Parts: sequence; structure tokens; C-alpha cells
Amino acid sequence: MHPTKKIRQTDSVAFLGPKGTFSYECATQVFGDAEYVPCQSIAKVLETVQTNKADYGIVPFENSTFGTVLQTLDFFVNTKHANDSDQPHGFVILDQHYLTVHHNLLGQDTELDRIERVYSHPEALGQCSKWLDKHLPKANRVPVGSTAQAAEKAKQDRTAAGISSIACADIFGLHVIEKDIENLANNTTRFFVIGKKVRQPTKNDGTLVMFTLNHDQPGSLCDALAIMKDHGINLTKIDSRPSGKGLWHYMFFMQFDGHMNDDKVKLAMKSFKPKVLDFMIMGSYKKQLQ
Ligand SMILES: O=C(O)C(=O)C[C@]1(C(=O)O)C=C[C@@H](O)C=C1
Repeated sequence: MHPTKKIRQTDSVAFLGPKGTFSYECATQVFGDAEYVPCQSIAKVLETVQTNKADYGIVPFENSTFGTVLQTLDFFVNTKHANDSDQPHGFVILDQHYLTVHHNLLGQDTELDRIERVYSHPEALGQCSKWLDKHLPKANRVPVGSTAQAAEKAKQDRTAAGISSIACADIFGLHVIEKDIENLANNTTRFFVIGKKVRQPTKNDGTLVMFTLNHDQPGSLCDALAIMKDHGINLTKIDSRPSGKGLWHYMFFMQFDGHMNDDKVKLAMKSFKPKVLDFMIMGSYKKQLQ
């Protein structure tokens, strides 16, 4: 059983809606019976947990084909510090879940020639770019809030199609024009489970932190990363996004092995923090096989 399934049945889970999205599929795999709260955007999912309107939230973090989900990172960047806390105001990452993602072209009309536009979430359009280039090179690619919103749009327009989960064909009463149109057959999205409380260490965990740096000081990133090496902590992913603090100024995201409450990690963070600015621990989660 997945560790997160220990929740009470009355707990509520915010997800990128409506029902039929991959976020919904992931949420039901993780939480089973729960009260589900559909949200219009990834930012709204996080805000819903932040403002206590749901106990948990599910957000996509990265995809094996198209990379990091920028909408999620950018919400993290804008998260405010709560007093002097190392943790962002209102939520922590407490678990993760991998979902195999198969995309399908859905529409009212099954003739490819008549499709003038294709709706989907920007991540899904990216994950299906090769199929679209080959089979629908002239169709406009229109980004919408989620893959299920794409199916909703396709239901309103005979000359459009949506890239969505297979479940959306039944939910919205659409034909499956083409199945499995993702660039890579093993297309997988990694989701974070967001909540209020950090989980206990399991001896096989990962942690995500974010920070900025003094960009004028040569070697400041190198000096910070050297601390992790010195403490024998393995780094597993680094991202950067505009920090919002000025032109060409960045927020760095660093993922590494270990739990924020492990003594080894605590010691490393004590030395790491003075080397960086705006440091925040986003959370720790059990590492899993995909
Ligand atoms: O639109 C959806 O179905 C979502 O749940 C969002 C999302 C994403 O943002 O990555 C989730 C999984 C897939 O990678 C495609 C889209």
C-alpha cells in the first residue's frame, strides 16, 4: 500500500481539474476514497492547500519527456517566507508518486483533415510534439488549463481535437481519433503530494530546497554545492527559474538524497545556508521505484 493511503477518508485533496486529468488519476491512485476538490490551475491547487481549503494537494513536478513542470516551480518561487522558518508558508512536499501518461487525440469528428486546432495542457502538447508535427502540422496548438479542459473544448467545437487521457473519451462523449500519441512510449510524470506536515524519515528519502545567490560573487554556486559534496550528500536534480527579484536573477532548486530531519542533512544545511540567500526547504519524500 502506498504510504499516503493512511489518511482518513474524510480528508480532502485538491487537484488540477476537472475529473479526467492525469492529476486526478494520480490523486485517486494515491488517496483512494477521499473528498476531491477540482482546481482551475496548478497554482490554485497549491493555494487551496495553503489556505486550508483542502488537506492535501497533488501537483506535477517533472515529466520524463518534456522535463520540469514550470508552472509548479514558478508557484514555489513566489511562495512567501513564514517568519524565520526554513519552510514556505502553508505547505510542504510530503510524498511523491509516478504516473505513466498515455495521451490520446479525442474529437467529435474522426477525420484528421478536418481538425483545425488542438487543445491541451502545454505539458501535454510538448509531450506529443512529434506526433503533431507529423500528422497535424497545420493545426493550431492551443494551450488550456488541463488535458480534461481540452476535452471539454473539443466537445464544443467540431473542427477541434483535445489531447487528453482515455478516460476523457467517456466522460465527455468524444471519439478516440488516435491512441498513445506521446513522443516516448514510457512517458512518465512525477507528482508531488503537498500537505501540512513533514513525514517521518524512512532511510530512503529525497529532499527539495530552493535558494538564490549573490550573483556578483564568482563561484558562489560552486561554493554552495561543494558543501553538499563535503558532507557526502548526493545531488539528484538542479533547476533554475527567474527569481522575480530583477533581470537575470535566478532561484535555484536543488534535490538531493536524504530527509530534512536526518542528522547528516541537518548538519549539511547548517553549513549550506550561510553560503546562499532566501533559503527554503520545500519538503522531503520517500524515494520510490517508478
Ligand atoms: O492536464 C493534466 O491532465 C494534468 O494533470 C497536468 C499534467 C502536467 O502539467 O504535467 C500532468 C501530467 C501530464 O504530464 C500532462 C499534464
